[in-house]
Amino acid sequence: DDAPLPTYTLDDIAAHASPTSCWMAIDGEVYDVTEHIAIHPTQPEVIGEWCGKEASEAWRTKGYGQEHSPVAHEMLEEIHIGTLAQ
Ligand code: HEM
Repeated sequence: DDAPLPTYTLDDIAAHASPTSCWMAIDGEVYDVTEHIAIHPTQPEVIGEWCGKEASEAWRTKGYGQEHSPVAHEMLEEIHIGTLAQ
């Protein structure tokens, strides 16, 4: 739907810094990654350490300089919950 998504601050995101409620800011948008941790193809810590944080660079590089695939970008769109406050 076209309803505008809510705006969140970095403090709001920091309140979701655990694997049971994991939000991330990526490129000015906010994502609820909680459900994704269990299906992410790494040890949970690789993604879990970014819960509650600004994770643009981690997302862009996977931690070793390689971009996520187009499929991964589609998955990210599905968990888009808001926009980062300026
Ligand atoms: C922000 C922190 C993240 C880090 C550091 C990270 C890192 C990684 C690493 C190391 C791999 C395995 C190696 C590889 O395939 O190249 C991987 C694969 C993958 N990740 Fe992440 N990831 C993160 C977040 C996410 C999120 C939020 C999603 C989806 C919503 C996601 C989706 C995937 C998918 C689908 C793969 C399989 C390979 C691909 O499609 O690129 N990741 N990620």
